[in-house]
Amino acid sequence: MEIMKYAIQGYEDVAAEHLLGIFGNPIKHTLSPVIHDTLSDALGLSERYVPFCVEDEDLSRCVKLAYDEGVLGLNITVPHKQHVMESLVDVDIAAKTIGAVNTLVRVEGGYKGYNTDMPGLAKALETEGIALKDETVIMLGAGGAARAVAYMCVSYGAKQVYIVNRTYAHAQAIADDMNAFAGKAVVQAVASEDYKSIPDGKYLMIQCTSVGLHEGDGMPFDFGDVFYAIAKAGVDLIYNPAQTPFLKEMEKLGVPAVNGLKMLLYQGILAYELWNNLTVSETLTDKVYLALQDAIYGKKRGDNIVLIGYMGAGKTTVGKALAKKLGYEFIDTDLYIEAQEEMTIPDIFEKKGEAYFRALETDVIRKLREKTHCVIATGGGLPLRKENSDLLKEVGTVYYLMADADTTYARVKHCTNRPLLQCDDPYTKIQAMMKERGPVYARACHIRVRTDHGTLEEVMDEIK
Ligand SMILES: Nc1ncnc2c1ncn2[C@@H]1O[C@H](COP(=O)(O)OP(=O)(O)O)[C@@H](O)[C@H]1O
Ligand SMILES: O=C(O)C1=C[C@@H](OP(=O)(O)O)[C@@H](O)[C@H](O)C1
Ligand SMILES: [Mg+2]
Repeated sequence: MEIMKYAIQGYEDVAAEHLLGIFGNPIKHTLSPVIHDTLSDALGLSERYVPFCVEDEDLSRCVKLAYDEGVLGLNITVPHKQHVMESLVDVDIAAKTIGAVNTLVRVEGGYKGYNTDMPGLAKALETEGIALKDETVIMLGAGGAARAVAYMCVSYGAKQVYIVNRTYAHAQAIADDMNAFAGKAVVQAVASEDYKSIPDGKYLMIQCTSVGLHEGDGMPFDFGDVFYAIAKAGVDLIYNPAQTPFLKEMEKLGVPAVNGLKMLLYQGILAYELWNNLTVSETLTDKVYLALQDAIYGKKRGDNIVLIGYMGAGKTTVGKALAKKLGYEFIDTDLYIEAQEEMTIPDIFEKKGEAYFRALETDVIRKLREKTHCVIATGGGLPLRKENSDLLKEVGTVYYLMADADTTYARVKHCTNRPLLQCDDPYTKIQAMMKERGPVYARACHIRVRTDHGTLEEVMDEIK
């Protein structure tokens, strides 16, 4: 294939039934192959993703070549996101308004352009519990990515958006386009020297400049602590380093601080869904996210499999079966504690109290750091202590087994070995505890897996 002449070093000999890829320049450091090859491997699709280094003058020729040679889908990155539109048979309305295309999908006669950066960021924010509807937003910077961010704010119903930029005209150009699209004045450009004109309030702050990418970088604008303290949450489009000075400032303020890795993740997932006309599950999305984190920041955990989740989720049952299947040692922290104390869990709760039991759990998990090739089922309350959940993430890959309240109740209603559910109305207690613990489990895990649909075998397949 002639298009392979543009493949970067290391990818020249890639072979698969279908090719995916990315056009950009420079393109050597792209992480997109991690996203898409992880997806193809997990789904059993014969597809490979290739970075192509394409110069400006070759862009339209390469788009045509890729189409003629059957390339299934492409991402487009810097510096081609605008110009590529000239080489397409159609452009999605959102991409047109943003003025940038990052995804090409095969249609009759050529490629159609989409922008998945924008919904990717929106999805990333949603998973972090950050809503845009009726929100007041301050965007820092008006470069390439800022157009997609402004469009996202407007189309998800933000009340007011300020774009602060050194060059006022760039912010103004984005504001004009977005207000025309919205049919009202939602977006306002602010020259950086006029930052004090932004009214007092609490804002979602989105950092769209490249300041923070390099060592020694400071804050995007030198406005002082008082300015940044008006943030109620901070989002940085940068993901490497994981924590920019801007995000450090947000952490210091104690507000949610989100880097750009989930945006990278979801723009990729959405592109892959468009190319293959399928829906990527929550579990697989989590696996891709973990693969990305490992690729960028390095893998820092043991090779154990750790199962967490609410009572009755199946930690003990799935854990035992999985260990057998993989030839791993099985450890259940409840059984471990019962053996060590020579007492049952209900007896420990009754005679020594819950606090005593929780301290034992922390001791156990510390010891487990030495282990390898183990499947570890935890007791349902073990990850609730932050210290424990941090330790678990070192011990191995942490899977959060999830089942809804009805399934859980059906599974545990006749059991007498869970002291916390020996009450008059266990169903209501289950609902209340799940609501409280759910977000803790979600934060404590790497990968979410449902156990209320499908067989034990299917649940195990999801895990490895
Ligand atoms: N995937 C599953 N499908 C059907 N039943 C399950 C499944 N996982 C667990 N169970 C049943 O639910 C009950 C509680 O499971 P258990 O493994 O003790 O949960 P946990 O250790 O998370 O509290 C057991 O009776 C078990 O047989
Ligand atoms: O959720 C909890 O706080 C508990 C869960 C139980 O383990 P399972 O989740 O395996 O039932 C056991 O550790 C103890 O009864 C407390
Ligand atoms: Mg158990």
